[in-house]
Order: sequence, then structure tokens, then C-alpha cells
Amino acid sequence: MSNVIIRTNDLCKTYVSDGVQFHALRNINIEINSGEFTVIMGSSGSGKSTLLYLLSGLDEITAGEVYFENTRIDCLSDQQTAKFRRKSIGFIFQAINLVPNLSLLENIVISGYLLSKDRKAVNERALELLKIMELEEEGNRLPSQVSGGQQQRAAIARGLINSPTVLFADEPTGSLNSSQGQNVLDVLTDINSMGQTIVMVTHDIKAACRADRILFIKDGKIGGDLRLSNYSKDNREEREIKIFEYLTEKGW
Ligand SMILES: Nc1ncnc2c1ncn2[C@@H]1O[C@H](COP(=O)(O)OP(=O)(O)OP(=O)(O)O)[C@@H](O)[C@H]1O
Repeated sequence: MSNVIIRTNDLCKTYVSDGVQFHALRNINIEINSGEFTVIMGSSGSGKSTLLYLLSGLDEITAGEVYFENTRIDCLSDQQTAKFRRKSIGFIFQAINLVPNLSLLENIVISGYLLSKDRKAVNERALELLKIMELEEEGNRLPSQVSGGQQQRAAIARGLINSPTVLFADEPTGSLNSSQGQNVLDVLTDINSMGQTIVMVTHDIKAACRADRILFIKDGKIGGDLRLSNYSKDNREEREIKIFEYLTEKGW
């Protein structure tokens, strides 16, 4: 049985700005597997975030097809798309985007209340997630009263509140210092080892070495596909060397 969870067929995205077309993604054909930690890497402007937005149904495609658990998501109605987003995906942004006047706990539960009427179950799940994120003491604080790393961990909890099929992350460590970033990556690695499928965009090799697999984008096309699952997750140095070797081999 196939464990492919997301599949694209000749996926394209063209932006039009001031009447000028820009082909941000061209004929992307990829499969993403359930339970894997997939990283999308590439230089600035290569199309990484655009791909993440199309795979998660957050933006409209120009041409091609996107299948999520065998459902074609690029031609859903607005209402179906909204339901799909709430139920099947979680999303973490570089800018974190917590609501500033709500506590961390309120930020987490509010996404749950939008989907489920069982507030008690949502509250219990939120407390469980706060524990996993090591934020038990901070739940009642406002985002401004905790560190950037703690804010991002709360955002991860918010992204997980509805137990999404896939957690998408767009440069989740981009606004954090090195130790906060490592901490957020540790959390993502832990939840992946509990079975959570993750697709993360990064240009940072230290973040990418957490992946089972890295898809490289170059000028809007898939330029490489590297599997790291044969290398121990604990030996990140070996994984970083492998990525460097691969990039050198490709002449990037
Ligand atoms: N709304 C838009 N209108 C026009 N062009 C856009 C738009 N969004 C993105 N682009 C262009 O599409 C290309 C891909 O953008 P994208 O944000 O996906 O790149 P990226 O690899 O994520 O870059 P970065 O690492 O700098 O965030 C870039 O050249 C960008 O300028």
C-alpha cells in the first residue's frame, strides 16, 4: 500500500505583476510520504514558499494538479477549501503571527473551537500540547511576555490543535536566535518521531539536516531529491556533511 500523502502533477504557478508574467513554479511533480519530515530547500526567490502554499491549499495554483490524501484540492470550492485547511493542515510561519492580546493558551484553543464543538476535548488537547512544547508555566502569558522561541512553540501547538494530517512550516526558525531555533527544531523532530508528517521550508542546512528527505528547488523547478533517512538523526554533523557534498556534487 502506498503511503503517499501529497502528490502533484505538473504543478505550475505564474504571478502576474503590472501585466508582466513571472513563472515562479514550473511543472512540479513530487510525492510526499506520510510520517516523513520533508524539507524544501533552495536559494532566495527559488519558489520554496510558493510551493508550500500550493501544497497546503493556502494559495491558488495556475496549472496542474495537487492531490492530498487522494483528494484533488486545487479545484475545491471556497467552502470546501476552508474546511480542508482547518481540518487537515497546520501551518507555522516565520513571523509566528500569534494574536497579541490573547494568552498562549487562548491562541492555541481558538483554532480548535473553530473546528470542534467539544470545548472540553479541545482544552485537554491544548494542555497536552503545552506540556509537549514545555510551556506548561507560560500558558496564561501574552505572546509579548515570552521569548520568540516560546512564541514559536506556542504557534506549533496552535498548528497541531486539530491533529492535522500534515504540519507545514515556512522558515519556522528564521526569526529566532540559534538556541531558540535549535529548540524549535528539537520539538519538530520529536513530534515527527511521534508520527506527525511535516513539510518545512528552510534555507538553513542546520534546520534541513533534521529531515528524512530534502527536495531542492532551483529557479522554480525541482533540482534535487536527497534522502537522509539512512543517516542517524542523532548524528547531525554527518547529515550536514552529506548535504554539503550533495550541493557540491550538483555545483550549487
Ligand atoms: N505575489 C507575488 N507576485 C509576484 N511575484 C511573486 C509573488 N510572490 C512571490 N513572487 C515571486 O516568486 C518567486 C518565488 O517566491 P517565493 O516566495 O516562493 O520564494 P522563496 O524561495 O520562498 O524565497 P525566500 O527564501 O526569499 O523567501 C520570487 O521571485 C518572488 O519574487
